[in-house]
Amino acid sequence: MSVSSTHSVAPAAPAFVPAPATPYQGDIARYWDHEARPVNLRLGDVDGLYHHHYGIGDVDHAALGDPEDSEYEKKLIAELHRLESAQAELLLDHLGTVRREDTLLDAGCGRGGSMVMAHQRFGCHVEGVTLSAKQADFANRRAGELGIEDHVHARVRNMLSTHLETGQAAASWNNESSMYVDLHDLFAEHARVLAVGGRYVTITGCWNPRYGQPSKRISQINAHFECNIHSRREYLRAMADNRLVPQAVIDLTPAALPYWELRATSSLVTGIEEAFIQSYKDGSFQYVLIAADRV
Ligand SMILES: C[S@@+](CC[C@H](N)C(=O)[O-])C[C@H]1O[C@@H](n2cnc3c(N)ncnc32)[C@H](O)[C@@H]1O
Ligand SMILES: CC(C)=CCC/C(C)=C/COP(=O)(O)OP(=O)(O)O
Ligand SMILES: [Mg+2]
Repeated sequence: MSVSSTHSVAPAAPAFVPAPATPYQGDIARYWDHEARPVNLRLGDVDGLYHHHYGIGDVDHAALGDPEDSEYEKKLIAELHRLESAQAELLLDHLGTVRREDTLLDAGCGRGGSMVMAHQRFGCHVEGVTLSAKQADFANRRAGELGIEDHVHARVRNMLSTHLETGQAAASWNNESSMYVDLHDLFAEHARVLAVGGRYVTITGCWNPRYGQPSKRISQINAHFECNIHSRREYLRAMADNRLVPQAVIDLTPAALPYWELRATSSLVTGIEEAFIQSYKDGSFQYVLIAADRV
């Protein structure tokens, strides 16, 4: 499906755009305002859930069928999208009990795919923040098209200083968005907005302290996305300093590889595939889920 021309509702008013807190945040806002990679838009078009994160799980080769088949590329796109949605489902699995009346925070919400999934699963309110006005408009337009704009809303806000009231969120998350900020500042804000007993979840790529220091491929990924990948140790330390107590730490690296290996064979490659595949294989980079209790 396409979101461009089939609106059944009037487009939402453009989001209010506050000045970026730092020049770097201005760079990141511009980056995402201009992002339109087919690997993201064509996958999102499969069912209207637009993600900016990667996939987990085994490839369903039976569903893909014969690479010589004229429908193969379409099936490959659907399969990559299925794996990306499986990643978001796993994140939601770790949010704990969420009631319809609860409010959740998606910190760095992108085009809003995870927010829609959270609302569809729990019936709750979801507030998203992104630096990009284009992304916030996109997410709000999608929510309008789905008729869930009273429950799912994105704003142009800094995730280090959100509009949520202290203790307002029953749960909050970062889905591949924590590599753009200082982790102590980030977890201080999550600890502020989360109710005591609330749950925080992140899925992220991090460098592995067992490797020593960030590898060359991690530097490539940082340069590619203008981000700053943290170490696994930094995550755990910054959580401990901010009343976030890990309840689960899951190494998703083996589950992430099939997605990358399939993507590397597609026409939608962006050039970063080998850096992910090789750094996952050499042990310098890990894909992890961390779920923590706000105590
Ligand atoms: C890789 S995308 C992930 C999007 C989304 N979580 C998903 O899974 O589809 C990174 C997101 O982080 C957001 N971001 C980065 N730094 C931010 C900040 N300081 N405040 C708010 N959003 C931020 C970007 O605007 C972008 O939406
Ligand atoms: C795990 C790490 C280090 C993630 C960095 C953040 C990031 C850019 C995620 C994917 O976004 P995307 O879906 O827009 O990227 P792509 O175009 O490569 O699919
Ligand atoms: Mg993508």
